[in-house]
Amino acid sequence: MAVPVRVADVAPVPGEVVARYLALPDMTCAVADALDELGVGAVAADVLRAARPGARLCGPAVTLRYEVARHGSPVLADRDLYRLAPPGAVAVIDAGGSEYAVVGEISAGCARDAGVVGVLVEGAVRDFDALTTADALPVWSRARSPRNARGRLDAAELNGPARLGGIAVLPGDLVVADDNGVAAVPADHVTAVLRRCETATDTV
Ligand SMILES: O=C([O-])CC(=O)C(=O)O
Ligand SMILES: [Mg+2]
Repeated sequence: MAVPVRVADVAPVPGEVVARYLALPDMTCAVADALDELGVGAVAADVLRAARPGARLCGPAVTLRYEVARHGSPVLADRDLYRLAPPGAVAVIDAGGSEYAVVGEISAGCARDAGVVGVLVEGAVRDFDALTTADALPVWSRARSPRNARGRLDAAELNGPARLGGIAVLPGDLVVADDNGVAAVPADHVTAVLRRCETATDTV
């Protein structure tokens, strides 16, 4: 059965804007302060951890939400998600905190091949050795697990609302992540948040 797709298109964010976000010192802290000032967006503390500490990520979100399988033919849809992603997108996979790994070495490789710049998982990943190599695609997750999700989780929706580290992420939100945490900037506030970050006088 086809997985419902809520929003067909997530627009790419100009590379110059992404580069300016990534150049911010303590990026997610600066973004969190700007979101507070503007009263928009959402920030998650470090409940999601980077497989490779020191990794930094910025890009528009494409989303996939899983539910616990309730019928005989559940499907995984990480590859479908990557196919929906514009170049430079961040894949947000909401597995509801499940202990079953929804991303591993092969999935991360498919993401990279599709032009995805990083994967954030509300749940578990596996193949940790491969995910921690210096050239690996940046991946964040709540947990690690050797057990795969096949037959256990079922794709419920592509590019609908997702939960990530306790916050809501919408497709098209600009997602930033580093060792401090994760923040979601609404698409229509990407420029205003960046401007505030670059002109903030307080040290973060
Ligand atoms: O096979 C799976 O379900 C996940 C995995 O290990 C991979 O993507 O390499
Ligand atoms: Mg694997």
